[in-house]
Amino acid sequence: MPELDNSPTPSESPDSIPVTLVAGYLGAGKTTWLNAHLRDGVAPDTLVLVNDFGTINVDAELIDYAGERLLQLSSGCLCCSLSDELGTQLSRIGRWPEPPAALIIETSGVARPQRIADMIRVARRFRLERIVTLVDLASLARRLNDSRVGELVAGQIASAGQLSLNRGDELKVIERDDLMRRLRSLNAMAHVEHADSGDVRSPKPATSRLLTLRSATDEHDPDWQRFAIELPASLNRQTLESLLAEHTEGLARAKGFIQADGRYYVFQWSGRHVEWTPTSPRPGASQLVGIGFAGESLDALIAALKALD
Ligand SMILES: Nc1nc2c(ncn2[C@@H]2O[C@H](COP(=O)(O)OP(=O)(O)OP(=O)(O)O)[C@@H](O)[C@H]2O)c(=O)[nH]1
Repeated sequence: MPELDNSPTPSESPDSIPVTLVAGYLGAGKTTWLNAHLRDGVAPDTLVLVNDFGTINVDAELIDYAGERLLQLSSGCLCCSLSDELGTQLSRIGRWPEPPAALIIETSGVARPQRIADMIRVARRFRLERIVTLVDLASLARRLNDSRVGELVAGQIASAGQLSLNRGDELKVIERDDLMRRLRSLNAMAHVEHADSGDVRSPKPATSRLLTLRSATDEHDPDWQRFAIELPASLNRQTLESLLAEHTEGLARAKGFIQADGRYYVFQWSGRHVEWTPTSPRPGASQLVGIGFAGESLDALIAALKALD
């Protein structure tokens, strides 16, 4: 079991910039939660940093918080690759003549919040205020039982000072109760809120004790592979959905700005959930970005997507 460490960070000082980390597995609802949180109101001059897995940062475009107060981390985080860029960004932001009042970081769904928390602990001028981990209850059992990502998802949950749960309404009461027990066994201390896409409320300020974990003995990251593919404007929605449904084994998440059936959409695919949200026309070709597990199944999907015409 990892050790709990609640000691104050070395960089903590009264005027340090509080940081909120928004974590959770791919498609768990981080961007949706963040938008609701921003809509509810945050301190003026709050800076939002977004790290998405793809080469186009879909999340950054979907966040209702435009302008200079939104920064994208462009490395397309594959866990450790985030560290360098985040460290550089933090020291830059810390040197701004007018630093932000607060910082919110939306991590990518494959990130380990604890690694990012460790970076913040040693960054000058910043202090980690809380880690909010989003949990999609409807897919949680599958994720935890998946040998490729179970440990990653469990770690994201264990790191949280606050767990924001959604899609519980898709489960039977008995399933939900069982999941709540599993969550509590992973993290007995976190403040828990039940959110829903239509009713996501901002959490209470960090009343919960912030837990941090030390010692990452058995962390192992899956062999992630990302892709970005241009799709033809003649695309049919059903064609894309069927294609993805045939290759769920290797695919973890896909999303993009897509023209299909003569209209423009924000497309979201996260396992069993598919969403087409109409949007205004965008210049350029349709772009689908995805991430999955390197191997035959993902290769076959990528080949099939490239063959679409
Ligand atoms: N039913 C339901 N759907 C949700 C909820 N929150 C998010 N979704 C949907 O789940 C999908 C993924 O949501 P996002 O907020 O983009 O998830 P994310 O964690 O930011 O995804 P990545 O950054 O790509 O890992 C979208 O289709 C959302 O509309 C919720 O509370 N309830």
